[in-house]
Amino acid sequence: MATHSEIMKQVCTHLYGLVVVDHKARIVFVEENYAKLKGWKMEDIIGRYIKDVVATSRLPAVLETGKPILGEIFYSEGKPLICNRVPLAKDGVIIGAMSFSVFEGVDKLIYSVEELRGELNYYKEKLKNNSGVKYSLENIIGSSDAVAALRTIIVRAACANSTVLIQGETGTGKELVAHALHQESRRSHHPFVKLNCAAIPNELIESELFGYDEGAFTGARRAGKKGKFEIAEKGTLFLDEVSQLSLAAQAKLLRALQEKEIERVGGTAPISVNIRIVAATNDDLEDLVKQGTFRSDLYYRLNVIPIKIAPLRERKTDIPLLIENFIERYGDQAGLGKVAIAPEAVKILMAYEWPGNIRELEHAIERAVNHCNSSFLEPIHFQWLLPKIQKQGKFTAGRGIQEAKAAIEKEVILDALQSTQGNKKKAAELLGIARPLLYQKIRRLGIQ
Ligand SMILES: Nc1ncnc2c1ncn2[C@@H]1O[C@H](COP(=O)(O)OP(=O)(O)OP(=O)(O)O)[C@@H](O)[C@H]1O
Repeated sequence: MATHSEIMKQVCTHLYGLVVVDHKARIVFVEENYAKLKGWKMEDIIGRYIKDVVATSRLPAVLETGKPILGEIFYSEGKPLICNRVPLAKDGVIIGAMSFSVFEGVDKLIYSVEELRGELNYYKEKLKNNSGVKYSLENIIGSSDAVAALRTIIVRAACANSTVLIQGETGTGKELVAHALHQESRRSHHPFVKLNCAAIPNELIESELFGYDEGAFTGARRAGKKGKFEIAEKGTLFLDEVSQLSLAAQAKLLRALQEKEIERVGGTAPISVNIRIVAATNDDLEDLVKQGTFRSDLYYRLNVIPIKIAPLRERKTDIPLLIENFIERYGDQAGLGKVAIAPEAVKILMAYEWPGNIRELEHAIERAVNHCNSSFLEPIHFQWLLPKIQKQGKFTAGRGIQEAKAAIEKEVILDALQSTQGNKKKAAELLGIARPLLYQKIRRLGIQ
């Protein structure tokens, strides 16, 4: 007959890294082979607070909540293992906790999970390509409370069917949010259709939105053409830069939203539509309503679920994670492999106010990656930001928000025009806005 301790030894060969703590998270037991592997001497660790020995241990969390943490996958010496932590209770009182891992069978399990994950990604990608969706919730990077709240509101809004109005400065990720919203919604396997209202001349907007019937006007296609409302059937219609619609187009859009049906240009019968509208703007729509350039009834129709995205300068804690992400993306694209960044360079990026928000940060990283000859970004790669950082105090001090915003916007546009030698088409591309919108801003801001 085997003794109790011989049996327990055999048990431990199937459980890797058995560690037991008491109710104060002090170590009371560590499996012998595991201690040897870690180079721990029993007399040094028994009685010590677990976090002083294993800084990342989650046993204190298990003691605190009384809930197990199961099924986390780790790799030890290249081999996958599943780690479990469970509370130990006596008469309903937590008296300790233990953690242990299992190696056996994990390879097989991981293989199947990886296989399934691969398949899932393949179908997700396919769906994205077919439906016009480019981004999903995972593409929204950021660790700030503002981004966490944004993710929550996207998921909540995705469950509803009401119209969403996304407001935020240029480059804050409004389009990204619209895509994620569609992707999270029940409409995700139907089309996501985008219309940039600033990019379409006023006289064409009606036929773009509602389509036209045969012979509607000279040059019209013989068989007529579906508008975006019809193309987006059962899916989402994303109206970007919605503030740029003329008053006449606003009236038509309002009618379509109220009636849930459209009429093609030159058409005779109304066509009922089932779509969800997500609109976005970087203007203050309430302001435009006050100025009389945006219909208040349309504003209320659109603003059923408002989503406001904070500018990057108000959530600077997101910057390091965004940098990491963009470095990886552009490092890969440039064939540089793993690119790193010096902490002093990160400091420069944290000091700037980013009036062009995440798009501007992304371009800054892309530019730096393409200009660096090694795989290490240093302050020198962001030196061109220093005069801008010095200037930014001058722009904001003693001004109202609108005035400061206009000054910053003017500066960004002037920069874009300078770096494209005055080429407005290229400047608009660089700024990520439609050309007509750039012309409009140039006029409004009095840029020569
Ligand atoms: N939270 C984020 N995480 C990662 N990338 C982001 C995030 N927000 C924005 N981006 C990136 O920044 C760029 C600009 O985003 P997007 O086009 O969605 O902004 P926008 O607010 O719609 O801008 P605009 O008003 O000028 O059209 C895109 O390349 C997008 O992928």
